[in-house]
Amino acid sequence: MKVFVDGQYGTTGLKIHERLNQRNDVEVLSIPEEQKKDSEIRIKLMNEADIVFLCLPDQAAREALKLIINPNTRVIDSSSAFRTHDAWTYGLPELSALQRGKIANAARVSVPGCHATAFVLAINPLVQRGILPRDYPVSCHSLTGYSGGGKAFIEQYETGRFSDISDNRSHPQHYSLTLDHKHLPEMKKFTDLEFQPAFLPTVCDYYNGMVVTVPLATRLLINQPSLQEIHAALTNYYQEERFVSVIPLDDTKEISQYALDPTLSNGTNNSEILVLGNDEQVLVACRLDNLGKGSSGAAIQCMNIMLGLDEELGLILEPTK
Ligand SMILES: NC(=O)C1=CN([C@@H]2O[C@H](COP(=O)(O)OP(=O)(O)OC[C@H]3O[C@@H](n4cnc5c(N)ncnc54)[C@H](OP(=O)(O)O)[C@@H]3O)[C@@H](O)[C@H]2O)C=CC1
Ligand SMILES: CC(=O)N[C@@H](CCC(=O)OP(=O)(O)O)C(=O)O
Repeated sequence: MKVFVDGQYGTTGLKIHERLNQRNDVEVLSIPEEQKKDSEIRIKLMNEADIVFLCLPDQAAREALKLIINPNTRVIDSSSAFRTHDAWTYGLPELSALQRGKIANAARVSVPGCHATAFVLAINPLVQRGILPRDYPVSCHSLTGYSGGGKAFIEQYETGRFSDISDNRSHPQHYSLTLDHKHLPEMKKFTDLEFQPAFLPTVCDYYNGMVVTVPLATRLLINQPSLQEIHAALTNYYQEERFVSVIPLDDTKEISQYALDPTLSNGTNNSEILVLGNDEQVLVACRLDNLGKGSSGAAIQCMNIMLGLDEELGLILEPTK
């Protein structure tokens, strides 16, 4: 089984390589760094591979796709170019059993965005189980490390040039303040919500790790469920999943009194869902590693499913920082 990562020297590409290099069931085709944009070599490697990972900016991913002419080459794209495209399969197997089957048979799989992964995992079961009305005015917040912005953004952030104040990198900063973040279309489509959520991300001075939170007023939910009922519905939905766990309510008591650390899933492909708050206002939270389940981990998980392998293969890594 031959695999090629186009964009192997970028943030996501490097992580995918790191994960693939742990295993001996795939042959990883590599391109020298100085030739990473050489189309001739890329065409050769892409068409020789059984699986191509595209870890490129959106436009470069669209162009790379045109270079693949081998009908047997299957593609896993980590960009946001095709996530809501009908000809592509959304790479979130935990959406439903049907979705896992679609990924297994797909020739083109789009890896979900990191914020979108956490949001969809937290909210989709509540819509599917008839708890959250499809027309609910959902709002959502995300606290994220700065590696999610890719190489250029990481450099800007680490050199203090992210905003117009030069020495402010230790302060959390809201962004996407026009409220039109590029993950919104997939957040709406894969939760079956009628409207896009109001989504505000905040980037902080740490490398990786993310927690997405969605507050819900229980009096506006169908049949006014208690916090325990919401927790039970999520626990039941994910009971067979290896990479999504719903934290038992007893274990969230300390967090509720203190604080929610966004880095505790780092180095894993896990998503942890927490149900916090009280019977009137519930906060559904999802914590993941933006470099794990938010990108490279999800990409490898999809590859494993597409190849009919154990989903966990190559998915355990040491924390990054
Ligand atoms: N970082 C993250 O947490 C996540 C990223 N993603 C998505 O994954 C994709 C990759 O992101 P990320 O790894 O962060 O990005 P980076 O900017 O870190 O890496 C992209 C890599 O692709 C190279 N590249 C750019 N254009 C071309 C081209 N035309 N041909 C070949 N190589 C090219 C870049 O080289 P050079 O720098 O020299 O231009 C760089 O090495 C993006 O679409 C991003 O949105 C998705 C989820 C999370
Ligand atoms: C800190 C930061 O900027 N994070 C990125 C998340 C990147 C991601 O999930 O991936 P895609 O770019 O592939 O959608 C952002 O919010 O746009």
